[in-house]
Amino acid sequence: MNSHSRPSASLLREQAYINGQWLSGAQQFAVHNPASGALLARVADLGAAETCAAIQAAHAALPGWRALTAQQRAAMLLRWHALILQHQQELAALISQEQGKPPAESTGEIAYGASYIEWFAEEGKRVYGEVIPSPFSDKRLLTVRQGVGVVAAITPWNFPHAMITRKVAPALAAGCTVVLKPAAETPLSALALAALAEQAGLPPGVFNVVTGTDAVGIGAELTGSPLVRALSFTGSTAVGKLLMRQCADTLKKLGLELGGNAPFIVFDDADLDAAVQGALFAKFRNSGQTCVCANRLLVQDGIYDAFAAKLAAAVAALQVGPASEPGMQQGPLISQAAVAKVQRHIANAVSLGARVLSGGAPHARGGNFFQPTVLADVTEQMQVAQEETFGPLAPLIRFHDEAEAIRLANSGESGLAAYFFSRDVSRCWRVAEAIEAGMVGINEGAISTAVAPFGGIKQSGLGREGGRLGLEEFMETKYLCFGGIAN
Ligand SMILES: NC(=O)C1=CN([C@@H]2O[C@H](COP(=O)(O)OP(=O)(O)OC[C@H]3O[C@@H](n4cnc5c(N)ncnc54)[C@H](OP(=O)(O)O)[C@@H]3O)[C@@H](O)[C@H]2O)C=CC1
Ligand SMILES: O=C(O)CCCC(=O)O
Repeated sequence: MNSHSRPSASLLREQAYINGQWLSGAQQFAVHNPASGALLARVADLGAAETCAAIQAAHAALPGWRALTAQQRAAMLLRWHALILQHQQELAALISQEQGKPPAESTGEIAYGASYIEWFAEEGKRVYGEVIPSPFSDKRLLTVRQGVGVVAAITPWNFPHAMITRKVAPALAAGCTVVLKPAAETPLSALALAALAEQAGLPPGVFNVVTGTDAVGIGAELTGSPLVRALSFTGSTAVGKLLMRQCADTLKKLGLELGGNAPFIVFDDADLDAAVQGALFAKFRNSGQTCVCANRLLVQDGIYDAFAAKLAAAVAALQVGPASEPGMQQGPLISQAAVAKVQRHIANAVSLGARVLSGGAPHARGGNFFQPTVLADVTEQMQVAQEETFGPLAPLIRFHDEAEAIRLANSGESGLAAYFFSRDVSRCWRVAEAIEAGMVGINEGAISTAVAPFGGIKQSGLGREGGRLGLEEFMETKYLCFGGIAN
C-alpha cells in the first residue's frame, strides 16, 4: 500500500463490525480514491454467512434495546451525535478520500448526517399512541406504537455518511436494531460511524456493519431472513425493484429511495440570478451525483438565452480537481462507468442537434474527472431528458407556456424532486400542486434537511426519510382492546 494514500485518520477501520466485534474476514477488498485511483484500505469482504450472523446478533440485541426508555436510547444517540461532530474533519476527510467530493461538501455532509441523529434522538421521545372513543360501554380502545424489529439498511456511495444516519438514527430511536450493508465503493465512512457508535456506548448487536462485494449474496440474506422486519434502501431503481420482489416472501416493511430525473423549471418571470444560483447547486452538488439533482432544466422562451449564457459562464468557472487541492468545487465521478454515461448522454444529444455551451468532454486532469457541462437546444426525445445522468451535465430544454412545462416535468416514471423559479405567487401554487414529485423546491435549489420528509412518488420510491414521517417507517401501530370493563 502506498503510504501517501492511506488515510491517517484514527477512525480508519478495515474490519467489519458485527455484534460488537471487529472482524477481518477471510478475504478483503480494496477501496480506492476515485480522484487518483490510489489504494486507501483493504476492507473485510464478508458474505451471506456473516450477514446471517449479523442478523442473529441484531435479533438477540432487540429485546434489551427495545426495553430501554426513549430517553435512554436518546442519550446514547446524542453521545454518538456529539462524537461525530467532534470528529467532523476526520470523517469529512474519509468521505473526500473514498468518494471524492470537495472538503466543503464532505464537511457539510457530516453536519447534515449528524443532524438526523440529533433530530431522531429527540423525535423518538414523542412516539404517541391514541385513545379511540369507544362505541362499546364495556371496552376501551387504544393504540400504541412499537419499533418494527430488526431493520436491514442498504446504502449507496454518493453520500457515504448521511444516507446511513438518515436510516439508522430513526430505526434506533424507534427501538429497532440494524444490520447495515454500505456500498462497496465507500465502506470506510460506515465503519468510522460504527467505531463512534461503539464509543458512544451502543450495546453489541444494536448496530452492525457488514462490508462486502457480494451485494447479491448479502442482499439475498437480508431480504430472505424472516428475522428482518424492514428494509430501507437507497440506490438505483433497478436494484430497488429487485429488493422489493425479494422481500415479498417475508412481507417486510419497505422504504425505497430510488432514482430521480428531476425537472428544474425557469419561468420568464423568475429572478434570473436566483435561478442560476439554484441551478448551480441543484445540478452540480456532488458533481451531479445526487438523486435529487436537477436532471432536466426546462427554460421558458423569454428567459432562455439569458439563463443559458449566465449558467454556462458560471459553470465554466467551476474549479475541477481532487479534494486534496484547495479551492476545488467539483470532484471526480465515482467510476469510469459513470464518466462513460455522461459521455453517452452528450454524444446522443449532440447527434440529435444539441449545442455544447460549456464543457462537454472529460477533464484534462484525466481519470474520473469530467468537465461540468451545459447543453442547449435539448429536446425531450434525447436520452439525457429521459434518464438520470448522475453526472455534471445540465441540459437546457426550451418551453413556451406553463402547461407545456408541467407536461414536460411530469413525463416519465420518476417523481423524486422537482424545482421551479417564478415570482408569480398564483403560478407558484398552481405548479407546486400540479407537479408529480415527492419534493418541490420553489425558488430554491437546496431542499434537503433532517426535519422534512425526503422521498419520491411514482417509480422513485416508497416511504419518507427524515422529519416526523421518517420515524413511522420503522414503527408498527398496535391496537389494544380492553374488554370486560364494568360500568
Ligand atoms: N437514489 C440514489 O441516491 C442513488 C441512485 N443511484 C443510481 O444508480 C446508478 C447506479 O449506481 P450504483 O451504485 O450501481 O447503485 P446500486 O443500486 O447498484 O447500489 C446501491 C447499493 O445497493 C447495493 N446493491 C447492488 N445490487 C444489490 C443487490 N442485488 N442486492 C442487494 N444490494 C445491492 C450496492 O452494493 P455494492 O456497492 O456492493 O454494489 C449499494 O450498497 C447511478 O448511476 C444512479 O443513477 C446510485 C446511487 C444512489
Ligand atoms: O439519495 C441521494 O442521492 C442523497 C440525497 C442527498 C440529500 O439528502 O439531499
